Amino acid sequence: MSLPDTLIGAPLRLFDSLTRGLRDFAPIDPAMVRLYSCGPTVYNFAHLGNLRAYVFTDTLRRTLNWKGYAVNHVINITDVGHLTSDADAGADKMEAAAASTGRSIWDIAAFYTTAFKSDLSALGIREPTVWSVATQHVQDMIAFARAIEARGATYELDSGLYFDTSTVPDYGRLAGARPDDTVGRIAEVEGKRNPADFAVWRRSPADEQRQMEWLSPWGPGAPGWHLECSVMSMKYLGEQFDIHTGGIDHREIHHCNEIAQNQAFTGSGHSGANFWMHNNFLVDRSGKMSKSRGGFTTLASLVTRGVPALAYRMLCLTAHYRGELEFSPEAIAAALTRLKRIAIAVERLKGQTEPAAWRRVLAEAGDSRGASLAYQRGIIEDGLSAKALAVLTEFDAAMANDLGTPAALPLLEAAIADKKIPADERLRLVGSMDLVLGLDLIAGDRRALSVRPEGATLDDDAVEALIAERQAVRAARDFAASDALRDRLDAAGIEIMDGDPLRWEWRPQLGE
Ligand SMILES: Nc1ncnc2c1ncn2[C@@H]1O[C@H](COP(=O)(O)OP(=O)(O)OP(=O)(O)O)[C@@H](O)[C@H]1O
Ligand SMILES: [Zn+2]
Repeated sequence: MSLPDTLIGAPLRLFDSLTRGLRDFAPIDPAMVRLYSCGPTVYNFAHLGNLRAYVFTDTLRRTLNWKGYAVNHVINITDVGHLTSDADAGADKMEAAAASTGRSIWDIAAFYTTAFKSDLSALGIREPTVWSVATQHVQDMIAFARAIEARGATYELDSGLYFDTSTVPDYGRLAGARPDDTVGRIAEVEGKRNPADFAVWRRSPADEQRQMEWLSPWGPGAPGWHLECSVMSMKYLGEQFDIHTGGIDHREIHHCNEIAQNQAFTGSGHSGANFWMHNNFLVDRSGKMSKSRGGFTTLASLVTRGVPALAYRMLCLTAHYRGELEFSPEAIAAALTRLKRIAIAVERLKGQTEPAAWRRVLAEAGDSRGASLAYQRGIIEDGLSAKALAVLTEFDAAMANDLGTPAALPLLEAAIADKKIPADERLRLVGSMDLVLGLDLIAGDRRALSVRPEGATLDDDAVEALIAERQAVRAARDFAASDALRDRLDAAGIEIMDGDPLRWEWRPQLGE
């Protein structure tokens, strides 16, 4: 048996927002890729747009693992500091949520953190190595802020400690901004030296106590949002790590500010990360999906309409992460159909082969939390013919090309359908590719893709009874009665699939 311990394959090329181009990826420490992803602000449920950011990060992480790299992945939980406006104005999103619901911030944070983690799990997104919670790192943030203050990178105003963006080289390079560019910035805070200067520490107003505040050399208050990510990325991953990810909105301000702080802290021109990667937006007809805009679509709202979570993962994979992706009922329905077709074909392959030991590897791979998957891949791919291996080579090249999931999916579909490759080998190919795609194609079953919409009027037993009745009248050649039953089932949102082992399934209720 061949058990490779390194499996790099096609050189991985990733788009770096700082240089605005594709670059070959090479880890700083070959033994461990260090990856930081800006996490959710836990004041509400994540919307599908937020979740796109984590499907992207997970695809990156899985691709790195698939190629043989071990990954130390940190995702933060922002439970303090993120304001309703990027221009350092407005309330803390957490404080505002607490004020409008009458619940404590801590309750809100705990509730939405749990909801977020369960969304990730439903989407097959692997847990990071470390979840770093902002409020658990405030002392680290104060120490960091003191250090950059000592280096002369900050100044104090009544409202707190501010970062002087003129003290670092190339401020705003990530955003592609010119030095005098003040796009998106309004000097709403009186006394700022430069419009782009931002709060490192927000002092509580004298007449107001915030629910979340800490003592600091600049008075009681709370850390700025940008400070969190500089501090937690550095704490867990070092002053220079491999990849920092976030949504494209972070490219303009949040990440520029993180970079400025990192440069002030280390005294070097280095941004902190070797690659800055950003996913583009999920949009709907009226623009960027956002919590702030209201009326947003959550993963749970899809599931209650009868759409399994993995259909949304599939939708994300159909688009390149750097392109906008439009969410619509038609688009999610098409993604679900595509996923079902694949699952049906995989089910057939499973029926043609003996359950083999390699399948266990897939379950265990999910638990290996960032460890290299080279060993597991060796087991799954053991004994593959040259033709099957050629498919993997192509798949690897598609993914190595800046995570080309839209090109990789048709390779999966073609491999499943390729009768020249024996069924067992095709199933192994699916297993290997699914380490990257995360669609739960081997352990999961096609039945799991049929979800009862909350608005359904029948339960499973009632459906089974009607179907049995229909079979009985058909056997008696009473086709009129059979058609009437079929119409009744159809009106109740059930699709009958004569000749399909599943026999029937729920139709998603995606009407507006
Ligand atoms: N419509 C979207 N499409 C893709 N990614 C998004 C979208 N909206 C936010 N993100 C990303 O989701 C991640 C989590 O963001 P966070 O929880 O802080 O959301 P937020 O900024 O409060 O949301 P909103 O902008 O909806 O108010 C970030 O990486 C952010 O860039
Ligand atoms: Zn961040």
